[in-house]
Amino acid sequence: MESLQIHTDSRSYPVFVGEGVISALPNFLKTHFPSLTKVVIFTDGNVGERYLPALESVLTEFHPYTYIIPNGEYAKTFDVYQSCLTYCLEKKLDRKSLVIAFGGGAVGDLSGFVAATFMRGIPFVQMPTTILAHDSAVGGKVAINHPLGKNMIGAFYQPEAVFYDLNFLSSLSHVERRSGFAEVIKHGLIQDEAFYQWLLTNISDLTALTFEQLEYMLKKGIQIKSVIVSQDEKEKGIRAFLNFGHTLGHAIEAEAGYGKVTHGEAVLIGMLFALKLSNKLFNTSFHYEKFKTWVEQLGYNTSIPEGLHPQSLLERMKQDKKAVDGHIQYVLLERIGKPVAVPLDDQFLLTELKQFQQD
Ligand SMILES: NC(=O)c1ccc[n+]([C@@H]2O[C@H](COP(=O)([O-])OP(=O)(O)OC[C@H]3O[C@@H](n4cnc5c(N)ncnc54)[C@H](O)[C@@H]3O)[C@@H](O)[C@H]2O)c1
Ligand SMILES: O=C(O)C(=O)C[C@@H](O)[C@H](O)[C@H](O)COP(=O)(O)O
Ligand SMILES: [Zn+2]
Repeated sequence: MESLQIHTDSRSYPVFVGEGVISALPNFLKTHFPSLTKVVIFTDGNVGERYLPALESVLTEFHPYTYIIPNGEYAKTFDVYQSCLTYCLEKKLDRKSLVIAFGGGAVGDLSGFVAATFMRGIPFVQMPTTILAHDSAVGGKVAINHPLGKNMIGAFYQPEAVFYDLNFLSSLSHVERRSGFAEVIKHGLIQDEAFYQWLLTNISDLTALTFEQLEYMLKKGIQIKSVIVSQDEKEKGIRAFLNFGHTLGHAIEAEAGYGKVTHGEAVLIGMLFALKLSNKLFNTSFHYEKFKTWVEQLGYNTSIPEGLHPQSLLERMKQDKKAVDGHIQYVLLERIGKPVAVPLDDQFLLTELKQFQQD
């Protein structure tokens, strides 16, 4: 079966993308894990009720255990993390056992962190089920949230493989389609102008994506991400570009309360703000208004949610993982496909945030 290959310093692995790729999982496990002892599937209620029978039926010979975690962002907590570890201990998993993350990015981030830390690390496989997870399942960032900041407790821990079966994506709600598509836009903006223009021209209704469009954009996003991650697995430099839109996006998620605004929708607002700053600081030729009109047509909210205050958002942004000694590093675009990370002054950001809120 055809696959994309991800190469990082710590591991290289295949990403299988397409309809029905789930059927290749048993052979993969038998070939790569001949001494496999136990398999545990972590999934959430939304995914489990729809697709767990399909996954369990291809894995019957492995007699998998299944543990259901809360839906969405509510999974990325210390309590749920601990309960997963307890489950692994109760089921007597050992170092030759394997974790399967079956769901969206929240399931993947949590399960990957469980795998990274259980007995100091056991293998795991990503089985993404959202558009967004073309991003989260690749690259090895795994984490849970802390009340003081998004993804603050985590690791870089690569999966053994990614099985991205696009059959699972048909049940995604409109809001989840929007959330995922924001990261697709991000990949175009930071790395590939032609791809961005293709999106702008061809995508006007996220509920009417053809299978071909979906497959094309997800593979393209994964390829863009893999080029960056292969050069900078642990975010010493250029990987920060994948964080475009996230400094404000994460601040919005945390300030609103995790799970209240989806990750992608918060990042989309963050990208709008970053694009506005980019135009101001680099005098770029980026058509901001055209972009804003397009994303509004796609159904995105383009302003900071009501009740969130610039000063509180600024304090959150100062906690960003890219910040150095409390100084915010912002990912901006000199032009489409040419990102740059620049230190920005707190007062400047506060003024711009206030202005952005009034636009
Ligand atoms: N590790 C990374 O590199 C990375 C990259 C991007 C985002 N993330 C993280 O990913 C998370 C967001 O990802 P997400 O939106 O995929 O996560 P999610 O797991 O929260 O899924 C979103 C919602 O869709 C539901 N769902 C999932 N698959 C479905 C399906 N096929 N049909 C119907 N409903 C389905 C889920 O139950 C959930 O309610 C955030 O926590 C974000 O921080 C991580
Ligand atoms: O893979 C990366 O690197 C990214 O930044 C991808 C982001 O889309 C993703 O949301 C990531 O989890 C953010 O990372 P963080 O280090 O800012 O928590
Ligand atoms: Zn993201």
